[in-house]
Amino acid sequence: MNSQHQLAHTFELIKLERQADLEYYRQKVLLRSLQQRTQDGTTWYPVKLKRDYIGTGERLIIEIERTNHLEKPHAFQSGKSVTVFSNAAGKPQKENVHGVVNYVRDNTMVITVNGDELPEWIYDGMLGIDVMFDEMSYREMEFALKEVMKAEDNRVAAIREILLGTAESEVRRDDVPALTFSSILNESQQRAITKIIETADVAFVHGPPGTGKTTTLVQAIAMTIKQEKQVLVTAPSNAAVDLLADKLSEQGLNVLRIGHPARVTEQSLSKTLDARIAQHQNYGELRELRKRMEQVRSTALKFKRSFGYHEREQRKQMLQEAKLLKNDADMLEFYIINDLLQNCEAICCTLVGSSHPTLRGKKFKTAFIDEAGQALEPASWIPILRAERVIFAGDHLQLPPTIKSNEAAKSGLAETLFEKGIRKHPERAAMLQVQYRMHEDIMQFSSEHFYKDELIAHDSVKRRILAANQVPVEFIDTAGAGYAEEQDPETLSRFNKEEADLVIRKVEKLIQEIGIEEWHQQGFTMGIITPYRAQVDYIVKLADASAILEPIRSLISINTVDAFQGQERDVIVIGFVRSNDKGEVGFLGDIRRTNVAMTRAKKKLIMIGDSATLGSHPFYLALLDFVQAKEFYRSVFEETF
Ligand SMILES: Nc1ncnc2c1ncn2[C@@H]1O[C@H](COP(=O)(O)OP(=O)(O)OP(=O)(O)O)[C@@H](O)[C@H]1O
Repeated sequence: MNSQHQLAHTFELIKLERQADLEYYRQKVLLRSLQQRTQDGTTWYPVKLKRDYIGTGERLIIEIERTNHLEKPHAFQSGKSVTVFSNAAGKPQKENVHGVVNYVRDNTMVITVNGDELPEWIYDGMLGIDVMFDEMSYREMEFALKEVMKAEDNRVAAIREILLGTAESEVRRDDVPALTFSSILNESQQRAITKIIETADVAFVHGPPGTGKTTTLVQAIAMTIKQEKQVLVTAPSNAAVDLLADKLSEQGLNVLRIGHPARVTEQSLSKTLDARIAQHQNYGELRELRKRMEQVRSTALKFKRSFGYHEREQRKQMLQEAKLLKNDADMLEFYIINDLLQNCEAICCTLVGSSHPTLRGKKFKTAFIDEAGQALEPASWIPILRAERVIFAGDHLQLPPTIKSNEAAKSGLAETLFEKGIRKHPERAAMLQVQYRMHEDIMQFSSEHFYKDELIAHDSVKRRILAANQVPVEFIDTAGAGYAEEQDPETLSRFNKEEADLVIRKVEKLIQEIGIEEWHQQGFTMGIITPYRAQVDYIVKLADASAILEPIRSLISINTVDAFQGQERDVIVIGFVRSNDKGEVGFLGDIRRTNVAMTRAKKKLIMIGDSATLGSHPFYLALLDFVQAKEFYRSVFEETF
């Protein structure tokens, strides 16, 4: 398939994904009655308006309160798009107020409203709030794909042909200066930066777990800014963008965070466009203009119910004056934004955020895409449209992007542009090799299986163990013990009660071996990871009921692997759950998830599973061979509690 066919195919897949996402939304929200939605937590009803005020960047904020104190979980969280409606009789639906959730605490929700006016009905009560479908991301992704397809004789077309077509990557730019590196960078990190600086079009930084991908990227961005003055820095999630924005600021760089203030962390808020406008030297003037405009307009609106000729004329004039004042304010704001855009060094936003109207027409020499192994291809094209060169960083051997449509995932949407590019141009990729997290025995299997055995454990971690009486890796085999997986009939999620019991007993034993005092003092952290939601819930119940775990319960997190991506713990315990006589491993077959789970551990990794079931899959068979060869293997019958 040539590049055009591939893009047309991807276009169809993203349409499928949008449909699946919308269908999910329809089932969960649109097709349900108000009562059902309230029960399910996709609607808060009834709510009342507590107050409305102007927040950061002159945005209108409303604070609402839920009046029936439901303690059930709900779908509202910071960053979600929502709509406020009135259920009062005769209220036209079209007038709903849209906004984005800033935060939710107990029964209170704070929302930044789109637009600068509230309708009168909002003060009349009978209000409710619905979660909304995120149409904007799909629109931007589809738009970007079309632009990439249309591109001819320009940088976008060149990059398209390199990433999807048959074009070669130009090896080296001719204007590269001699590089001097920060002394903290190791050799493979320096090689990656050299590749980034040298490339004329694309480069890939492959960062396996704990290898300092962020550290490397931040240095590379700082060095690129020295040459190019300004760069675009993106990632698929707000959390990843905030992390990078913070690290770049720590390097003393002038960072501008483009994004809805409701969606960025408290720490990044001061770098947002809204906040930076408020810090600008001309902001006082802008504020004054807006205040006057507001005064004139609200006086004009007071005439609303008078119908005399004079009042009508006066009102018209005042509204005209308000309009002129608004024009002045908009012009001044435009000037301030341009000033900020021109003078900052790193513009940081999500992939979809790089389509923000303030960046319209703006071009960059280089765009960086971090966490590119989790970025949907159509979203990755959005920042590429603005750049001459693109640098991807990520690890395609950890978690892939989340996709709702199975069909789209299977037909290719699960493959990222990063993965496609790195396969086509391995010579443009640099893998970071030294990891600063895991004991070498914890690292070894992952390294052999996923990273061509090229990972090296840094001296500071390679022999680090929890305590003298502890080995770094254990595999406890439950085969033959009669454990059986079960399935929740409603959610279809799986669980295995006997295995959950064993996980808790093993954890209790470990804590007793170390000693609770010692554990506390060292503040050892632990993660219990299991692939199924139902098993997570069951283990949480057992852990909460354990008297032994009680004093250090706050140091133990229990969750599915997705919640641990990018994180690390001193101890990781994995319960594989699957135990059946058909040898079915289900979605444990996505071995990248297991790679992520295993590589979160710093000093100790305990795996618990049924070799009779797991062994039917080649990856787990290799894992069993490995633990046996290294004498990390033990049958559950040998365990004493
Ligand atoms: N050259 C280096 N020398 C010493 N320590 C380093 C070096 N590079 C990175 N580190 C350390 O390794 C740890 C991981 O670094 P960083 O957060 O940059 O990794 P990462 O690859 O982004 O992590 P992740 O696994 O979450 O992708 C940090 O504690 C960092 O200080």
